[in-house]
Amino acid sequence: MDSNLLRLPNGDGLPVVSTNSEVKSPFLIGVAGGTASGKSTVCKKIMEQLGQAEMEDTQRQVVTISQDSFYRELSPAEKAKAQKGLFNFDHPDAFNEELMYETLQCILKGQKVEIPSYDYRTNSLNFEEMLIIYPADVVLFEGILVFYFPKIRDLFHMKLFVDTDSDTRLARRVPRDINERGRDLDAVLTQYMTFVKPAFEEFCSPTKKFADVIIPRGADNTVAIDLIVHHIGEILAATNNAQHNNTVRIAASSMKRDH
Ligand SMILES: Nc1ncnc2c1ncn2[C@@H]1O[C@H](COP(=O)(O)OP(=O)(O)O)[C@@H](O)[C@H]1O
Ligand SMILES: Nc1ccn([C@@H]2O[C@H](COP(=O)(O)O)[C@@H](O)[C@H]2O)c(=O)n1
Repeated sequence: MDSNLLRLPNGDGLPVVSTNSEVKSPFLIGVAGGTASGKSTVCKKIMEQLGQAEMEDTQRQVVTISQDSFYRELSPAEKAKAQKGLFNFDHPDAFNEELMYETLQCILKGQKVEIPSYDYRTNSLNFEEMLIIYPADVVLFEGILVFYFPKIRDLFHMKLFVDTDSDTRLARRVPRDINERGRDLDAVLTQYMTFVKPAFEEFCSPTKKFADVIIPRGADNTVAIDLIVHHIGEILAATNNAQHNNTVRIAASSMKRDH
């Protein structure tokens, strides 16, 4: 493990945080929206347009984190239900709210965190493939219920809601779940009608009112994405200027000391 990393004593999988003294408190952006609305695609486009996608992880000024890394671990009985498509992954109780909050707090303190990836085929967190989130200037946190929990909602500096109509979302979810998440058609449709659609209406859709910017049609909405990219670009420019001025000040004061 990286010598800069410190595992917090917790027993409940709190994030691994860095003790690095270089502090970078990021601008935190929440990206909510229904399943398959295009949250990940919008975040990917933003990263690409800002020239961040092709950069090394350690060099990125903008990073994206998925709420999926904060699904809570299931008991054996819940796992058995999940395998039959009978577990509700769209209910707020499916998430580890406390861990999500603690992790975002660490990120806002400019600390490096390690979070597990998520394996949809086994319905579980994958601690074998940890994602290292390096300190960045802008952090995008995307997921169906990122605006649901008030404590977490209050951490965001900007809130985006990806608003794609439900027919389009279902039409995208079905092939994605079959091709990428190892599901069969019957299971996808049953899960959608039993859990996904009702939970969207009860828990996700009402959080649209908290958004600062609503993005109709998701990633197809190039005008909205350009505006958001422009805004983030300004934040990055201001951060770069502040860092440059700080460096100049430190250099000037050390020159003074040397004379
Ligand atoms: N504008 C779009 N046009 C066509 N397909 C899209 C578009 N946006 C997303 N998709 C596809 O729909 C699926 C869900 O998109 P994704 O961005 O993963 O949604 P979310 O993160 O909201 O679940 C993916 O297979 C993705 O490639
Ligand atoms: N084991 C799981 C965990 C989650 N889901 C579904 O994923 C959806 C959220 O992810 P999106 O990329 O679509 O935003 C959510 O609607 C869950 O139903 C799952 O099927 N299995």
